[in-house]
Formats: sequence, C-alpha cells, structure tokens
Amino acid sequence: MDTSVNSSSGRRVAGPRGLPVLGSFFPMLNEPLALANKLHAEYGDVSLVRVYGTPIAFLRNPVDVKRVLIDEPHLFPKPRIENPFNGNGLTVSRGEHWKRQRHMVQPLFSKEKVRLWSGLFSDELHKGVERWMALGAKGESFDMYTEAARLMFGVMWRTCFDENPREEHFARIMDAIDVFGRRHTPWGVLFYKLLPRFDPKAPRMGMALWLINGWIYGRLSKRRERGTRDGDITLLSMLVEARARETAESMNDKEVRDEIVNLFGASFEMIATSLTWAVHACTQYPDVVRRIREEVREVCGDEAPKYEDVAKLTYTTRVVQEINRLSPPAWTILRETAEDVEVGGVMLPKGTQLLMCPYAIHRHPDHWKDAETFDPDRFLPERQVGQHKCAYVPFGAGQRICVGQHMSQVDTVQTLALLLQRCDVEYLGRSPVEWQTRLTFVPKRGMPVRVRARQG
Ligand code: HEM
Repeated sequence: MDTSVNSSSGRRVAGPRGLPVLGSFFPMLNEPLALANKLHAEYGDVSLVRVYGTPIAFLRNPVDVKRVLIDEPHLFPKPRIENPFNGNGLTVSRGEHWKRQRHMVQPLFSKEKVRLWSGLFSDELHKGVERWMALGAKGESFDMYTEAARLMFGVMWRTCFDENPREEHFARIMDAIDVFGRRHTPWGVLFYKLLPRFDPKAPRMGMALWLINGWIYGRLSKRRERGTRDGDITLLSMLVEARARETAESMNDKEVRDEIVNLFGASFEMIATSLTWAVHACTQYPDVVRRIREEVREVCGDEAPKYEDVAKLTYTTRVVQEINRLSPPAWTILRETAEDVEVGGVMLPKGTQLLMCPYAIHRHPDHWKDAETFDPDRFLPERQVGQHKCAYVPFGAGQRICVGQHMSQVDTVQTLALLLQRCDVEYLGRSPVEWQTRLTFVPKRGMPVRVRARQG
C-alpha cells in the first residue's frame, strides 16, 4: 500500500507505507540511499516515506533543489540536529548563531589561507605516499580508505594544531566514527536520542568524546595563555583571533571547541572518501591514468606537483569532479519545511524532512546524458554550457555551501597527481565495489589496493 500526499496540481506523490508506527524505519536505518534510489525509480522526483509518523520527502530534481538551497532557504532550514560531538558548530547550527559563526569561519578557508597551509599539506602527502610505496615494496596491500583517512587526518591535525598526530589520536577518532557513523548517518541524527539507548557500543562514544574534548581544551588553554605569535597559521589560532562582523566579539572556548570538531568531522573523512573512489577509478580506467600522467609531466616535469600546479592540472581536476558526481562523499543534504509548502507541485506539511541525495541528483536522466558512464570530459567548460546550477551539488549550494570546497579540490587533485606520477596502483577487491552510507558514501568492504613505485 502507498502513502500519498495531495498535490495542489491534483498529482499524488507516493511511497511505500511501511510498517505500522515504524513506517520505513528499517530501510532508512539499513540503507537510506538504496531506498532513495528505489523511490525515485518508482515514484519520480518527489517521493515520500514516513518514519514514526514523520514525513520524509526525497527530492532529486535540480529545480526543486535550487529552490530549497538557494532561492528560499528561509522556508527550508536545516533540521535541529543535536549530538554531543557537533555541539552547536557550523555544520549543525541554525539562525543567528549560524550566521555569526559562518562569517567568522568562512574566511579561514579562502584561497589565500589554503595556500598558506599548502606546504604542510605537501609534507604530509609525501610521507603518506612514501609509506604506501614502502608497504608495496614489502608486497603488502592496504585499505585505501583507511590510509586516505590517515593521510587527511594528519593534514587536518597539523592544520589545526601544527603538531604531528599520534597513532592514538587517529585510532580513537576512527573508532568514534565507526560507532557514531553507523548509527549516525545524516538522516539518523533526527533519531539520535532514540538510537544510542539500543547501542551497546554507546560507552565507546562517551569515552571518545571525553578524550576529544580533553585534546582540544588542553591545546586551547595553552594557546590562550601564550597569546598571539608571529607566523602562527594554525586553525586553532585563527579561530581564537576571529571576530564577529557586527559586534567584533570573539568565540568562547566552547564555540572554538565546537568549530574544531565540526571542521574535523566535515573534512578529513569527506576528502578521504573522494580520494578512495578516485584511486579506484584509476585502477579501472588505464586511459584515464595515461592522460593524468601526461598532464602531470607537461605541467610539473619530474618535480612533485605543488599547490601552484593544481590550477593547471585541468584534466585531473575533471577526473575528481566526475568522481564527486558518481560517488559523492556527502550522500545527502538535509533540510525541513518551516511551514506547509509546495515543492515540485506537491504540498508538503510543516516539519517534513527533505533529503536531497547528490547520488540521485547527479544521475537525473533529464540532466545527465549516459549518467552511469565515467566521463571526466563531461566537465569541459563547453560541455557544461546550459547545465542546471543544481544538477551538480557535491558540496551543496546556496548560503550553506561547503566552506572547504577549494581545500578539498586542491588536496584531492594534488594527491592523485603525485600518486600516479610516482606509483602504479592495483585494486585487489571484488568488482563491482559494494557501497554503503555511513557518515560518508564509502566502500562496504574497504578498498584493498597494492601500490608499487613506478620504474624509470
Ligand atoms: C570532498 C570533500 C567534501 C565534500 C564532498 C563536502 C561536502 C559538503 C556538503 C554537501 C555540505 C553542505 C551541507 C548542507 O548544505 O547541509 C558541506 C558543508 C560543510 N563543509 Fe564540506 N565537504 C567536503 C570537505 C570539507 C572540508 C575540507 C571542510 C573544512 C575543512 C568542510 C567543511 C564544511 C563545513 C564547515 C560545512 C557546513 C557549512 C554551513 O552549514 O554553513 N568540508 N560540505
């Protein structure tokens, strides 16, 4: 049986009714993106399920996505998301607090700032690639996702604190993500209060939270004691120095802590996911590898690719864009309706949760030709003419667009360029790769690869 909501145009939007009371709780919990794909295939651009009576609408038409994210964001705020990790940081805050924090945080990720951090990034990147080659030299394989996460975690740790990360920091954070991410998919945040009670691993989250707070507050208090120092380009210091636009107020300790956790949470796993899928694609398409290597040789010669080279690595950039189209790390963007409102010709009641899945939007048959084909050249400027602004939203759109978009693109392109310049990569897992949605869109059984130094 179907659920239906009357449309003002007489059309009906429908989805499966699901179980009594629970509705579609289990498909949403187990694999919400698979549910979204199924619903779009069966019911079109706007479809609806209920979970505990809460209506949840899936939108995939770029026209509706633009209206929600860009044209009328006041009608479609972010839902209230409460969890002790994110606190009231940028990814979850709303209203005036969000506006104030966004004005303070966004400038910290300008091109100029990313350039400042680029030496530090290159440093970590070289260590990472050398480590992968050393494993390959011993004949050992590794999980690309874990290694990409380790690399990007190191980059973020140094960006925040200008310290080398310890294995303990990485292991603790990955453990927290493992527990938190399983229960805490972006839609699962709506039901956070209910879920941990059933989760025997919840104490591990409590321990991780206690440690993370200790790491941040400890470093913050030292930074406050020490005061400003020339040449300090840590994100921690920049957050301490940031001033609100209208009042010139600075952040208190809790606000700095929240932003550090949010920036960490929003960044390293996302970039690691993008890199993982990019490396996998390169193992599948030898022609893509050949073109990236030719481009890197033309732009960098035998030198390692640097920050300044990235703008010239246009084909490699298109490869990354195509990866973020087909395997968008942020698999959903969440909003809710602030009042009864019509979307895509359908009347949705106040409080309807809106899930816009870039995975589905990036495959919309009216906006993408041969959507399943891996074709980086579809991002050539001449082929993008006339493309809808919201047909491609791996970083979101509108006022809440990702603050780390430039940083991500630079880091992913530079990593792919260096890796393929120096190494051959072999994928050792099953094909096709099974995926799952955790905090990001990840391979279900990891991404086993072997990396060997290139000869000659
Ligand atoms: C491939 C990498 C990344 C992807 C795919 C990605 C994706 C996204 C998306 C889709 C949003 C919008 C969410 C929404 O509208 O609700 C977002 C927001 C955000 N991203 Fe990213 N992101 C990436 C990397 C980063 C990095 C490197 C940082 C910072 C270091 C970052 C920080 C943020 C923050 C703070 C927000 C919240 C902005 C706000 O709500 O005002 N992200 N990201």
